Amino acid sequence: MAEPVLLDDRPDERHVLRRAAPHLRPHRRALITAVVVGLADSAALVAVAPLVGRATDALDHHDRTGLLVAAGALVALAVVQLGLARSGELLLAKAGENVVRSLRERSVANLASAPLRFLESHRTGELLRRTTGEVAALAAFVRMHLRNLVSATATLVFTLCVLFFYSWQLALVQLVVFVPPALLAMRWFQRDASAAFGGKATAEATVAATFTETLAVREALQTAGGLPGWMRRFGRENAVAVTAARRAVRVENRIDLVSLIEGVALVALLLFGGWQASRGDISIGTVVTFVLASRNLFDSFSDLSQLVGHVQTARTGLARLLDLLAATERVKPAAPAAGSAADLPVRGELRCEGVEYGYQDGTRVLSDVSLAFPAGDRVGVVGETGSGKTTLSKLLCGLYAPDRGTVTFAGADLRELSEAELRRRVVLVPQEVRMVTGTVARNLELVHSAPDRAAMERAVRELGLEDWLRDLGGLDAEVGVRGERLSAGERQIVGLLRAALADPAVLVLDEATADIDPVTAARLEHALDGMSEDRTLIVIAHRPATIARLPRVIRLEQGRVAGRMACGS
Ligand SMILES: Nc1ncnc2c1ncn2[C@@H]1O[C@H](COP(=O)(O)OP(=O)(O)OP(=O)(O)O)[C@@H](O)[C@H]1O
Repeated sequence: MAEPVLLDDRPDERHVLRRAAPHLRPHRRALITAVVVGLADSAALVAVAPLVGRATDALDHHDRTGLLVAAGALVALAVVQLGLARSGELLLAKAGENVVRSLRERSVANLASAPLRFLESHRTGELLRRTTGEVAALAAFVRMHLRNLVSATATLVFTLCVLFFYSWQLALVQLVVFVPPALLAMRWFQRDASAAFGGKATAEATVAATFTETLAVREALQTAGGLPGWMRRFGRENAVAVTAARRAVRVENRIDLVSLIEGVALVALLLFGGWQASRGDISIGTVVTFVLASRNLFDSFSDLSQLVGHVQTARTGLARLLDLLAATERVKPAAPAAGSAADLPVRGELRCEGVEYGYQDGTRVLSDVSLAFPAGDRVGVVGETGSGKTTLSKLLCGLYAPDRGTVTFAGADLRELSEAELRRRVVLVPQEVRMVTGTVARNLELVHSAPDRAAMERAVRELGLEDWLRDLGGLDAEVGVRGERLSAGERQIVGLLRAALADPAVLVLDEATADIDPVTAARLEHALDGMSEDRTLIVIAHRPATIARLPRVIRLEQGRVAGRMACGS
């Protein structure tokens, strides 16, 4: 069995920005402009403290001109800073939103084209959480915190430059009293942040996955009485999620210690600065500059410490999203060689040779299956439940790639055909036809040929389904949430219509096992006759009536071809 590529529960968070670089590159100009404007905004903010210091010294020395110049500069700075702050915020939000939008599009596109084996190896809720939850968390970070992150970092660096420029002794006192204890508090936070936030994200993903499955199997749970047991399981997972969330909050609270350290540092600054000023080593204005600049220092440090939690959440989300992108890139079918389908005939023989296949739990489902379906063949595949019929149908359509052996159409390996070429050759109508919420027409649009209404009406006529569609309410009839207003047989009729619109050389129909009323069954059979005039028809047959109508039948037993027989007309 080929090893399936799996998502990592706790993907590596190191160098996450470097790994995200290819996704940032297309937006680099906008990002750089936004960051430069953000830096100018911070520089303007930091310049306020020295200007107030200047004004204080001018006042102290009764220098009216100096006072007026400093006051004028302060007013000008306030106006410039207002403009910079607003445009910086807008530019950064716009650039960040564009990055998030392209990540969202990429992950959805990758998932949509991911092989079935990859999708089946993961719980739907987990994939949903990565493509919606993590992207939403990133978008929220960009909208609310990215600008603060840039401005707090820049303000911190610029303020340190100002402090050292004015008095390295005072700056040192400030740094020694404030920075080491504050860093220790931060370190304490960071030590457990990754595990706490990662644990929270994983627990939430599990709850989301189980919740999604609850909706999918609600009917079975209610009818079979499994609801209490299922709810107990959900309760356990929910409790784990709550514990993980509490732990994340406790870890986040550790950074509140920084406020206490700030107070101590300000007292130290006033005492030491006042002593130096009284000795005439520095001016009063310098002490004022320091007090104001220290506020900038503390504020930006506190902003950064508040942001650490959000940065960590965004980092975890980004790592999980990059893991999804990397995994889906790895399983992406290789692009077919140029011209590989150019010589491929429209009709041809579908053949599988020595095919083996197994799911990820290690069981071999198909062994050494070799079958040939010449163009125009009409054949049924029968076998007991679990004998591998559905698996074979997915292999014949290229939805699964065999672990060993080949499946070819007119001599071309299905793996080497593009999705569009493949769907023009082989189409599967599965046992359970998936539908989207909306109208019949909306559901028929889901084929590669992008059919218009005239094409849909033509297909309905060709399959003799006019009465059925009229009774339903026409192409604009609503089918309910994911098609729940239609019976399993009617959903298969929609599947057949889709297949007719795709116009494939080979149609593989996995007959619905759910009870189909005789009228719908007759409609399906009639429609099938309408479809299969000049194309190959392979039916995974469950109904005796269907088997009787087919000229030959292949029997599968425990994943092997156990017999071929001619029957029917
Ligand atoms: N997605 C999957 N993951 C793991 N095992 C699977 C998966 N799908 C099918 N199987 C297993 O593969 C085996 C063959 O299943 P398959 O659905 O192909 O049989 P089948 O002959 O079509 O059965 P039925 O007539 O009930 O539809 C079964 O043992 C089944 O449990």
